[in-house]
Amino acid sequence: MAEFDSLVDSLMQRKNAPEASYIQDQDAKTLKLEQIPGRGQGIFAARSLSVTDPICSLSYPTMMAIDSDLIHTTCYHCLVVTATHLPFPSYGHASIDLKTCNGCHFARFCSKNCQIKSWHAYHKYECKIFKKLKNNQLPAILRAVLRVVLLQGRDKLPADEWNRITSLVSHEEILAGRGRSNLTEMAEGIKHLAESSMSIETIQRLIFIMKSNATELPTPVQGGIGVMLEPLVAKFNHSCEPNLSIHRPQHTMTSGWMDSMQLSEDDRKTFAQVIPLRDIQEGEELFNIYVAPTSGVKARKAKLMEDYFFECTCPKCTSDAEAAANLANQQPGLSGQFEKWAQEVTRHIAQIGLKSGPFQKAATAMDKSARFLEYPVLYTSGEFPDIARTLVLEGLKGQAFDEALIDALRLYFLVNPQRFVGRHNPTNIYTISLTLDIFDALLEISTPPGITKDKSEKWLSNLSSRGLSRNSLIYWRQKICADMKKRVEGGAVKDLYSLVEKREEEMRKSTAQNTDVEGEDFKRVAEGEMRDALRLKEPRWQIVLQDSGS
Ligand SMILES: C[S@@+](CC[C@H](N)C(=O)[O-])C[C@H]1O[C@@H](n2cnc3c(N)ncnc32)[C@H](O)[C@@H]1O
Repeated sequence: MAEFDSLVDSLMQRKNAPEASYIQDQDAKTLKLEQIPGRGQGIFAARSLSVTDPICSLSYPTMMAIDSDLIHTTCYHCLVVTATHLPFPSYGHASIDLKTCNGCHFARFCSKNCQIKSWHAYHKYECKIFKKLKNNQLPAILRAVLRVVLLQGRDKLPADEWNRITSLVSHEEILAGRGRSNLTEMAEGIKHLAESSMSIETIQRLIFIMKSNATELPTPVQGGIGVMLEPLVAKFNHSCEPNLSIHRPQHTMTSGWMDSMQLSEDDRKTFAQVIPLRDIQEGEELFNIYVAPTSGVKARKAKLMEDYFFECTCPKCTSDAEAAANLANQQPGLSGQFEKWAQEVTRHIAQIGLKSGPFQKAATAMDKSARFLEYPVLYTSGEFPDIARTLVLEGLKGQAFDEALIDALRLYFLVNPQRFVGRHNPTNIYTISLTLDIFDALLEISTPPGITKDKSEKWLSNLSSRGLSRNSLIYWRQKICADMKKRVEGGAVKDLYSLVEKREEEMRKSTAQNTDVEGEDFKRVAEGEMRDALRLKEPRWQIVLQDSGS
């Protein structure tokens, strides 16, 4: 029966399928799709592209889903984020009260309008399934597939959209060659839940397509909140040194933005933008990155082979592998020591949440990383960035803003300039924005709820025992804010400009303006204090200053 269904599906597809078109008419002068030996198809620049202008806009994706653990804090339709793991109000709209769907008790909406729109567009088909599943909801990737199966079964998916999705690379010859897998069971589960006449093979193929082409569902400020399959984005090949990034503009943080009368028609249609990370010449291929840019070359290669079935030969992989081999020759025992250190911190981190002690132990162990900081190959690979980021977030959750600041600065000065290519990379911009929030809480420029004067005084005194005085914090806050401004002014993420202006205004209004942090002598003191707080030796610090444009 399944075979028959499959045959019918494929005949239907062939009958209905004109050549899938991935580039919209309005982008035809900017982008072109070409075949590349050994890489399948890829997207190229049809004209030269400036780093200051978005490459193209993307509309709301059909195939997407919010991560299960973020469903409670995200509007199911407009994806406005109402609360985050970060204590800063600017990262979420804490004032928005999400209403739970009365049918499934799973989806939540910021407004009646979002609920009605979602209901008519797709939720009426999913709602009873989610209701049945109660506390056993499907993971995001399968919910995205379920939505497409439901829409296609009811003729609600435009033929060209179905065609674009199903013409994507699926690697089914490799995946299906592995025999009956849990993916087959998942496909059977979806068929059953959706009461669909679609064949198991087609549903399984949709899962393969999702696995080979989905990207993170981004938010404007805090990383991914789920998965999405955007057909144009799926056509970008991978490089560990990408020249583009997918950016969700700030306006998509507004509740109900797709209907908002306050926004222009273009903004209402723009869900995300593809932005260049540098100037791109006509004829250059456009590359996205499929793996965490912070992972080391070995881990990147392994993941690309495991999930995407290709051997990465990009220039970054070659130069990283060379640098790792050189370091291993010069300092044979170093990477072993580094791994031991990483395991120790990770062990403490894993226990955070159970008690408060492990955070302190993890933070103390993190300080021992100072001995590796002379060797960027070590600290920009693998665990270090993830450990530092976890400590920033755990520090904020546990109100240890002094620790959080030191780790945010490690990311800002050490990891990001090496790993997040392009001065205009949104990840750098968001790290800066988070770092400035921490500065502001410490300096009482704008404090998150629950932060009292005695707490900030205690953090300031902890920081000063590390060598960082209040005046130095003010100096660095000014410098980092100016850096953010340069990045925003000179790049395509222009919509954040008003946020930078707001920060400058807050700074002007705060006590900071009365503090004299100008002059060469002061600069020297502040730089020395930061070097000591991060425990860097002078030559490394000089490189850091150069890299961060100080
Ligand atoms: C998201 S798709 C990218 C578009 C794809 N090339 C196509 O023809 O539709 C991912 C697949 O493209 C291929 N690919 C992407 N980047 C590659 C690279 N740098 N080298 C070799 N193959 C690559 C791999 O087969 C990978 O699984």
